Amino acid sequence: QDLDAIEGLFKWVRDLGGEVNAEVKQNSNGVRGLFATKDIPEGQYIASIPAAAIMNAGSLNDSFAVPTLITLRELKNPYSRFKPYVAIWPRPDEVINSCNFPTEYIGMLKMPYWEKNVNEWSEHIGHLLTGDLDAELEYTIKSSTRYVLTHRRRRLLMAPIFDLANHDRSCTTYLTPYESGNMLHFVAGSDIKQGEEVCYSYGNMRDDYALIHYGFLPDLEDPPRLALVDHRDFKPDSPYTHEEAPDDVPLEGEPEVLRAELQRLRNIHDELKATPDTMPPRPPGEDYLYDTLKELERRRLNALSNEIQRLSFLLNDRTEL
Ligand SMILES: C[S@@+](CC[C@H](N)C(=O)[O-])C[C@H]1O[C@@H](n2cnc3c(N)ncnc32)[C@H](O)[C@@H]1O
Repeated sequence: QDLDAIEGLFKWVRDLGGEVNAEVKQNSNGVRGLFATKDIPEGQYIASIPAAAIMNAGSLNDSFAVPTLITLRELKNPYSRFKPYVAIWPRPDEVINSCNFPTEYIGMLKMPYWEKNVNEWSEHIGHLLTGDLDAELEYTIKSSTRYVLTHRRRRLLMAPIFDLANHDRSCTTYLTPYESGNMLHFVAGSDIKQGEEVCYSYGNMRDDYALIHYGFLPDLEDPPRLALVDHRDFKPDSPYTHEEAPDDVPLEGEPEVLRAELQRLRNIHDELKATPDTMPPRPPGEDYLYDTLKELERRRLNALSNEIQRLSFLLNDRTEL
């Protein structure tokens, strides 16, 4: 991810009347991110982004093709007035999500729900490119890695500077509504110290969701969290929202309820263990996506074992895994 073009972006935003109290560096995980250049007390602005620097990529009521084509147009047009912004976007091979997930890795997901999702995206994007998109097959874009959604006007916006903040689930920074006025303010939800990384919570994401939608695994949590697809409240047939995401409250209840959940988790665990890799092994550190998929599998198994043990203990059932 390019650091050289950042200076041009910051100058452009400031020339348009914006204010930025942050700089861009690589964080300790080697990921490009935003860092405070001064102490920013709670409620104060990390950045104020002028409307002229924000790309309106269309409405959620439009076809999914609209935001894709608008952003592509700005990316490809040598005269785009968004050039300084477009210059810092990741290159196609620098970010992975369901839209460009390489087909040879799909089987390594070992989760039929996400495999189907990725296959559908690939088909969808293919139809968009060849011009024979089936209007019945629409999707709402929730999966892009840089959009922010405004609620009242239902616009997909691309806001520079703000979109350099990396995800942290517990992060309290927030955006002002941007319903009136000329600025989108990015605000500290609690005191931020000079030099600290400025984060933003992309939502209550679990590992599998974060990988598919943003291409990374969030920081490991303790106790480990089940993958979204493994959670008892996951509903594959209804659209997912962060607001109604399965919660982290440990299951309690009558022994029959716990026993049924224990059996359900054991089945998933055993099936996952028995599912072979669909690719030959690769040495660690050589292939980001391969390593990340194997790490996701390890995390899934670990979270499943952890919950199986907790339930077994409650039921006084010490069957070893
Ligand atoms: C809105 S951008 C954030 C800025 C991005 N790092 C950049 O340099 O353009 C979202 C992308 O940043 C990366 N990212 C965000 N949060 C991350 C995290 N906690 N760990 C690793 N990568 C992260 C992922 O590639 C994700 O798709």
